[in-house]
Amino acid sequence: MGGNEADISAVGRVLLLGCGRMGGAMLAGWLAGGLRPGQVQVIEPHPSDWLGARAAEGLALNPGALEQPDVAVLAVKPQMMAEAAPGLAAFGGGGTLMLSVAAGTPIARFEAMFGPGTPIIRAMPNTPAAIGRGISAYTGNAAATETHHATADILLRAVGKAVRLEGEHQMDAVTGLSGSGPAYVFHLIEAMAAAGEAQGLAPDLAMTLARETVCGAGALAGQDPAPAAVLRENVTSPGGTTAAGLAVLMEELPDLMRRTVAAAADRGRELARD
Ligand SMILES: NC(=O)C1=CN([C@@H]2O[C@H](COP(=O)(O)OP(=O)(O)OC[C@H]3O[C@@H](n4cnc5c(N)ncnc54)[C@H](O)[C@@H]3O)[C@@H](O)[C@H]2O)C=CC1
Ligand SMILES: O=C(O)[C@@H]1CCC=N1
Repeated sequence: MGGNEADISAVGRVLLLGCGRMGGAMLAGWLAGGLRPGQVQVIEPHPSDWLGARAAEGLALNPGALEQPDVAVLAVKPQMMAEAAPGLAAFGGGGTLMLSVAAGTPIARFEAMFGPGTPIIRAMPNTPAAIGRGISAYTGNAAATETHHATADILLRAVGKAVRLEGEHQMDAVTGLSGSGPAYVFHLIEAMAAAGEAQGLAPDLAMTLARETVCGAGALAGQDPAPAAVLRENVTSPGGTTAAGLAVLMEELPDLMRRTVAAAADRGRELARD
């Protein structure tokens, strides 16, 4: 986990299928980390201006003929995967590592598309990858060697931290927790701002206070190795205001969060059956 020391250009030729929010965030991290534009092919039907500028620097954008990549990163929506991924079928069978970031698309589905001998790694990143602060979890099939796992690790760590899972059975829980998790935190900001407004603060002031509180607390949690419970206790004076607030929150939040993550994980399992 952590660290960006590895030479990313050593991963070889990379093909990115789908350069939207997640694919674009990863590509930006790879290029910033030292992957050369000339190493990258991108298939994207609606390229952004930013992607067009990278093409002017030597990246191959929607090339007429694809060259076999060392790694193909599959970053289209799960619902698009069955239509988009078979276009890479010629690269199945062993020479190309298939690295999917799609929620709810099982490794077995890629093995059916690309052949069982194809090295496939399934990963779940999250959107803080856009600022190099993502956390990704990944796991591979039997054909994925340690070298393939190391390649995936380098690409994922270019946009944050990465952890290797024990197996694919953990992936839906990961998706429900860290894949979808940033949205829960953004909603927390919204809910805190609304609560501040309910106490009479102007909307702009309430939003500034809520947003900076979440940013500051997140940064503190990232830098201070103390357990989250200790950081919480550091805010909580006996008989004080925080204790009064937490008495309400801690009554409701654990079960609410358990149901939230379970609903997201269940949706991942549903997508796997679609
Ligand atoms: N947004 C998030 O927070 C996360 C998303 N993911 C996964 O990343 C994948 C992409 O999600 P987003 O980037 O959010 O979606 P997005 O909609 O921003 O990006 C998908 C991109 O695929 C392109 N596309 C559509 N059809 C295509 C085709 N046939 N060939 C090539 N490209 C095609 C679209 O034009 C679009 O730019 C999904 O599978 C999702 O489950 C994983 C973790 C977090
Ligand atoms: O909402 C989704 O399905 C994707 C996967 C995790 C975050 N966004």
